[in-house]
Amino acid sequence: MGVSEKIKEIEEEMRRTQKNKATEYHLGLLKGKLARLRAQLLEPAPGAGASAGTGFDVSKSGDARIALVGFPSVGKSTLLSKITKTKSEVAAYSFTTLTAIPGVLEYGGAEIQILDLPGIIEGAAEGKGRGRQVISAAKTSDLIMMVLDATKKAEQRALLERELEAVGIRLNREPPNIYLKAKKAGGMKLSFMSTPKYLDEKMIYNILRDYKMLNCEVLIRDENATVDDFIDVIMAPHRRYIKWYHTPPSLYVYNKIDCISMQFLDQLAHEDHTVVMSCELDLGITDVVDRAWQELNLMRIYTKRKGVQPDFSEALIVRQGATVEDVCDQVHRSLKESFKYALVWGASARHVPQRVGLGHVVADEDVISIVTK
Ligand SMILES: Nc1nc2c(ncn2[C@@H]2O[C@H](COP(=O)(O)OP(=O)(O)OP(=O)(O)O)[C@@H](O)[C@H]2O)c(=O)[nH]1
Ligand SMILES: [K+]
Ligand SMILES: [Mg+2]
Repeated sequence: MGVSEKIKEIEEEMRRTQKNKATEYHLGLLKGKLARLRAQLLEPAPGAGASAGTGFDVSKSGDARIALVGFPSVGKSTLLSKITKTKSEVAAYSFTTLTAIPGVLEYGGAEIQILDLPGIIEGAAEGKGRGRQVISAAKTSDLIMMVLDATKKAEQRALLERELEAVGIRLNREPPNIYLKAKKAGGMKLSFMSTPKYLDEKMIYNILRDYKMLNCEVLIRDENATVDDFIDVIMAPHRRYIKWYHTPPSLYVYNKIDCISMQFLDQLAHEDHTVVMSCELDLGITDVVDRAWQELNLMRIYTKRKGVQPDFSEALIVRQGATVEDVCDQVHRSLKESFKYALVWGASARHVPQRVGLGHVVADEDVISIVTK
């Protein structure tokens, strides 16, 4: 039996099983099995080479990558063509785009790669259409832009989320506070910080056994942890370090707001992690780009030589929370050895220019002049 059939069988069994206290263990175990099988779907088939299950063959470039993910004809290619110089084919029929089309968004000296992708359909996680490839490409990005059609039913968002969650992409959620460490011997040791509301020992032992983790240490720190959280931790790629799935943050982008009522527009615009736009009317595009930049958690720092205007067409890109020392490292590895002080203009400066040391935390669009010994 293939993986897809096994998944179907388990899903079928879960549907048949009534949810109650008596079936809780069984359902938990099934969920564990399901998660493991779904992860297998993303692995390339033996002998299939690099193409199956992996992303498209587009190399990463620039300071960050944003993937455009969504159902067909929501306007992904239209958006790419709007914000980059690349033209991706746009048409009123589904699956116009059949492969990944990269473009470059220039954003105040930063270069962001935008990846236009084929539309995904329900069942993408099981390998329908280009689903798996799209999802793999999305996982390699620094931000997933979930492009949605504002004229379609609200369900599309939940459907899209379900497809992504099914393959372990956790959308804007904190990792569960569960500690798990594989051991060589000693059996399964389980402890709780406080009595968990949705988990119990028997269920956890069953799931661990199913995953053949017979020797391990588990500490559940979060009383609200669910069986799904627990499975996520088991499935994390580097179990020993309990790394959360590397999941990029995501932003919901509703397009085609030219076709909806003001009332509905207002409702959409107030949802979390959401921006609205109309590519057709050129409405809200700048907001979308600004929000995406914020979600990337990056900052643009401009350097300035003494007596010369700063060059705003080229920025040093650092992570949110970066200090002057990180900025120095971006310029040259040995710069901080000859560092004397820096002058800062911009949001992080108390007065301009402020004279600061290596530990000063910079802000987006700061201008910095580094003075060396
Ligand atoms: N009314 C309206 N139509 C739009 C808007 N943006 C795009 N469209 C139309 O929507 C249709 C689909 O646009 P595409 O950009 O091809 O959509 P896509 O998501 O790339 O589609 P696939 O590649 O097939 O998945 C085209 O006919 C566009 O002209 C918008 O803001 N408002
Ligand atoms: K289309
Ligand atoms: Mg397209």
